[in-house]
Amino acid sequence: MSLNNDGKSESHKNIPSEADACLLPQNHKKKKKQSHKEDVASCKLAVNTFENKSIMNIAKKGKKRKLSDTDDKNVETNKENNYAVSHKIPKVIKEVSKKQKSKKVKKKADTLSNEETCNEVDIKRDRDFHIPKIPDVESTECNHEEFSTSDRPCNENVKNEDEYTLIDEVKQMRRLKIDRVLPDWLANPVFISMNLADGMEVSEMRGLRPIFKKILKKRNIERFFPAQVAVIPELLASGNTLSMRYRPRDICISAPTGSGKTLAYVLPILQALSHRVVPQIRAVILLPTQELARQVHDVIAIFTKYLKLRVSLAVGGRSLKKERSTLIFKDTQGDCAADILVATPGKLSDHMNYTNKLNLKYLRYLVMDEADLFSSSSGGSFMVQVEKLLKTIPRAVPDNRIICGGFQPRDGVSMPEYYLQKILISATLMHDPEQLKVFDLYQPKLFAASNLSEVTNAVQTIGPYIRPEEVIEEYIKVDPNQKPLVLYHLISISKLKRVLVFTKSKRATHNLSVVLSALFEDLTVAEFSSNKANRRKILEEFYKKNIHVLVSSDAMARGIDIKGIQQVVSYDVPSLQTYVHRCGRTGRAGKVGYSLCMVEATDDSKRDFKPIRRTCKDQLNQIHVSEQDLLGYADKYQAALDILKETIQEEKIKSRMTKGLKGPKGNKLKMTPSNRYQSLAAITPVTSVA
Ligand SMILES: Nc1ncnc2c1ncn2[C@@H]1O[C@H](COP(=O)(O)OP(=O)(O)OP(=O)(O)O)[C@@H](O)[C@H]1O
Repeated sequence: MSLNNDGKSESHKNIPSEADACLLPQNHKKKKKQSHKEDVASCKLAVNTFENKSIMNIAKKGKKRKLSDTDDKNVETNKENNYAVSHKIPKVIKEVSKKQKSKKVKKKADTLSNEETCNEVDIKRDRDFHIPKIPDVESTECNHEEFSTSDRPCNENVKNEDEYTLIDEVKQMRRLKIDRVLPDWLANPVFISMNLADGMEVSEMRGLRPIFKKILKKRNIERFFPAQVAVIPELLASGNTLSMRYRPRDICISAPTGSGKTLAYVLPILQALSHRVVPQIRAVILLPTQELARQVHDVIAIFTKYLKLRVSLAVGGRSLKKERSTLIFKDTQGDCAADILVATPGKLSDHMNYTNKLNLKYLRYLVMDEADLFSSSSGGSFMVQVEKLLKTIPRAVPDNRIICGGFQPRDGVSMPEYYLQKILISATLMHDPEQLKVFDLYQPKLFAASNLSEVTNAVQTIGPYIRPEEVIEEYIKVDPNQKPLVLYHLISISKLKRVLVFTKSKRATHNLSVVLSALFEDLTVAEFSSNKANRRKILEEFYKKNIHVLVSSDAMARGIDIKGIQQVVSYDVPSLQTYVHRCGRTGRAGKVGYSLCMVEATDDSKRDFKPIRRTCKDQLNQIHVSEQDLLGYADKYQAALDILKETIQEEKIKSRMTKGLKGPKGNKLKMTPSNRYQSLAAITPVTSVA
């Protein structure tokens, strides 16, 4: 479309004004007789020539007067504005076309006077038409609510349809690909090497107190891993007393499983807090599960033994009262007894609500390990809660007595009021700014692991989740009916004695552990039970190598650090994110490990496996087990399945007994000696845990 000098469309020159159309019944009648093609064309024009309210009002009032010069100008301007809008509204064009064809409207147009038609159609349009919202409309001057189809152009001279072919243009616009644009901090992370050998001698780490180096040496840690080499100096610098006058930047760490992320944040936090005089909770470390929180608590406790710091644990399964006693001194007026609180989100929430004297005024570090879980639906709402709460807590002005020693703020040196630093960590840290919004990060800095030789594009690098190179990944396609047997066969022939098997549910975990217990004669099989009290015991036995095959739901998929797990089995295909964490339970800290994913020959399983295959294709190999390999186990397998059947029946009886002694048909059972015996038998655990 060509534009004249005034920037106005030339093709509009011949279009009569809306008011003209309304005032000239002859024109309107002629137009009704036009062919369908012309009708559609004029409908397009109608959208282009939508008028403003002032014009409609003229029509409504029926004042048969010629438009003044000013009105002409208004019409022209509106034509332009509406033209710009019509580029973006194919739906409106279609609806208008439909309506124009509608007999109802035509009838009304016939019977009513021209003046009435304008009013009637206008009202009807207002009622019937839903004008879609258009986010990217360029013309802001145009009010969509003013759209009406009553302003159909009546000029027969307008025949050049090509100039108004708008729908195709809109379609083309939709097909345009939108390039992902990340905020600068996400697009340009500090890259960390994937190769754990690229680290640095512990003794060479500048700024780290000798006491930490000594403890590390005692624990046989001679070299720092690359993630630690990158993150420790950054956190040491922001924890430095001289940095206190600036609010520190928030830190995000995205590095593979088993790459030493825990020590990367624990060491600098402990060092920054180690000069304190008065205890106050200055670091809260959040973890998604009890076991993980205990594990991090134990790591911190190794160091606090040698420092004057105190660390408390707040997780499910412990009474609030007991935990309170570790947070607040009893015999004082609510003086804080801890410097660091390691907690699960639920328990922290409980303490925030019910432990009156819990004081987070001095909170300096908020660490969220496995941070991607905190941004998901439930975790996300928890973060919103935490953010709200943190904002309501009156912040204490940094006090060198409490925070650290050595630095005396001089007169005139302004201190930041809000000096909380957030640290987000995960092997599968999200890189979606929308998801990260919930954390309300302040000038964040991202540390992301990648294969440095292949870094070409930051978006590509931090997009797919990175897995340790030491994990050898395999998958196998299996018949669902033979899955336990295939697993038994593979573990038997490999002679592995430290295997962690993941299933998708508690029920599947239980059933599989029953079958594998029946199949293995020389290995001990156990399940990471849904009974939380039992879990600790089972984990300890697995640590001590008294359990050889541990079957678990995804409760153990994240963060759990058990040395020497030889193989991880994904008995059910998980999501890509969970797969990365499951694999990460083996091949930790540079050790070699195996991961096996069992893919059922069903559509669901194959579909779930697609993203894993796509992302891990260069590391993933297929293995096969032939039918003949399994023939020898037929009787054994049948016996194991029978045991499972019996076990399930026994458990049903047991649950009925405990629920109200009901028989198989729902009738109440009398507590006869045989019933009592059955219920007792059902209570006896089926799996043997050494
Ligand atoms: N510099 C080091 N040298 C040797 N071993 C180390 C070093 N740093 C950490 N480790 C050990 O590596 C193991 C894994 O560390 P850590 O649990 O911190 O990994 P992670 O990156 O947090 O893994 P995940 O993502 O699974 O939670 C631990 O047993 C830890 O003691």
